[in-house]
This record gives sequence, C-alpha cells and structure tokens, in this order.
Amino acid sequence: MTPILQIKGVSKRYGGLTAVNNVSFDVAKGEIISVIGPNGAGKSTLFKLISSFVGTSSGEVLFKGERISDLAPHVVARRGVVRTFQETTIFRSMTVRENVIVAHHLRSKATLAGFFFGTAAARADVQTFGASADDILGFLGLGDIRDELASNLPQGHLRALGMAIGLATGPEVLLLDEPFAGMNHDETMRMVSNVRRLRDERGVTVLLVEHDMPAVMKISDRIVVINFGQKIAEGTPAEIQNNEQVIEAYLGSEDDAIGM
Ligand SMILES: Nc1ncnc2c1ncn2[C@@H]1O[C@H](COP(=O)(O)OP(=O)(O)OP(=O)(O)O)[C@@H](O)[C@H]1O
Repeated sequence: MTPILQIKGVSKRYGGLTAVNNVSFDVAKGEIISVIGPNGAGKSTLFKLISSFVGTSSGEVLFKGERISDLAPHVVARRGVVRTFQETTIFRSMTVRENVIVAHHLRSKATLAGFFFGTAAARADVQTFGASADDILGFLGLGDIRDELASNLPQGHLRALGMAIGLATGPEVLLLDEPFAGMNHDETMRMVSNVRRLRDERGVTVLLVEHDMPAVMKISDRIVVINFGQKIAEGTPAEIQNNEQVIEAYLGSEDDAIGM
C-alpha cells in the first residue's frame, strides 16, 4: 500500500545554512511518528516543509502519492495534511467553543475576513459547525470548559484547544508541534491518551515534534531522529533508545538526554 506520506530527499537552505538536508522517510496510514533531535536540528523546518509553510530547496513531499510540496499551506490543509496552529492563532477574547467554530470557518473559506460573532454570517456558522465543535471538544475532554474564555485557560488546556482547532479542519494527517510543551505529568498523559484515541478511533495519522522523551517513547510507533538537518536514525522506540549514534548526538548537545 502507498504510504500516506512520503518525504523524499527534502532539503531547505537559508543562505549558507542548510536547515534540513536530504531527509527521506515514509509514514503509513494510522502511524504515530515522532521527529526528535537536539535544539536547532531542523525539526520545525521539516514540519514546515511537510505542511508547505515553506517551499523545499530540493526534494518533495507526497500525500497519497501526489506531490504537495510548494502548494499554498491552506490548500495542503484542505487536502488533509494539517499542522497544529501555534497558540498565537488562538483568539484569546473568544470562548473555547467559538475558537473551534472559527477553525471550521477557516476550512470553508480559508480566510477570517468578515467573521465576527454576532453577525448573521457568524450565526450561520454556529448553526453549521456547532455540533461538530461540540463533538471535538467532547472527544478531547474539553466539553466542560467550552464557554470559558481562551484567555483564562492554563497551558495544558491551551495546547488541547490548539489540537481541537487542528481537528476542526478535518485532517487525515495531523502534525503536532511540541504538543506536550509546558504541560505537567497528568496533562501530558491525558494528551498522550487523546492522540492515541485520535488514531485508534478516528484513523488520524499523527506526526509530532517533541522534546519530552518519556512521552515520545510512550506514544510513538516509530521515531525519526534529526541532527544537523540530517536523518541519523529511524526505528521503534526501543531501537532508538539503544542507537549509538543517537545517544552520541544527545550527549554532545545541551538538550535533555535521551531515555526514560
Ligand atoms: N527562516 C529562517 N531563516 C534562517 N534560518 C533559519 C530559519 N528557520 C530556521 N533556521 C535555522 O535552521 C536551523 C534549524 O532550525 P529549526 O527551528 O528547524 O530547528 P529545531 O530542531 O526545530 O529546533 P528546536 O528544537 O530548538 O525548536 C537553525 O539553525 C535555525 O536557526
């Protein structure tokens, strides 16, 4: 079966600096894959290449066998490859539910122009997307706080809201950028369970970039390790934990040591 995502020799150069250097790997439908590596290794840039937020200098990304590199990011998102929005795209003066409804609106119109709660157009969106927003919020355990203003949310809930916003766009492949950052142990375990359920119950394929090694080891089917822009290893959590080159890369950096 064709992998849902094929990353084929992608590179990204910024002037003299090669942030991502000839990286290749495949992702099967329904896999959970983590991309790890020391600070500055090129992980975020790789995610931007996959979601087409930046163009490739060389190489290409295929989604279900079709090239998606260099398409506009909202076109890639509409096809089904969605990167979680950074917190800055959470509207803090809106409620949790309103944020998720707006995210559906982005799927339908690709821009926020003219969208304000209280307008007739916005009321129509609430009608159309309210049930789906409630479904997503319930799935992620955010139903109880749906009428809370986003500005009042603690970090863990903000991250979960970021994921809800990503889900509103109906992804087949979800790219999560540091989903456990700033979370305490309980919040992390809840997020790990949500990501698993997302795959198990809704068939979503998940790629994540993360520094929290215990969480990475727990959640991943496979791990891809990047160092200085290049892929240095790929394998199961057990294989990666015992890989000499990976241990070497982490010992030589100021990043957290690999392991549990
Ligand atoms: N827009 C840009 N212009 C110039 N250099 C960039 C740009 N984006 C990233 N870089 C450089 O590319 C390299 C890889 O950065 P990237 O953010 O992808 O690493 P990372 O592995 O995600 O790091 P971290 O774990 O610290 O978030 C770094 O040296 C960074 O400074």
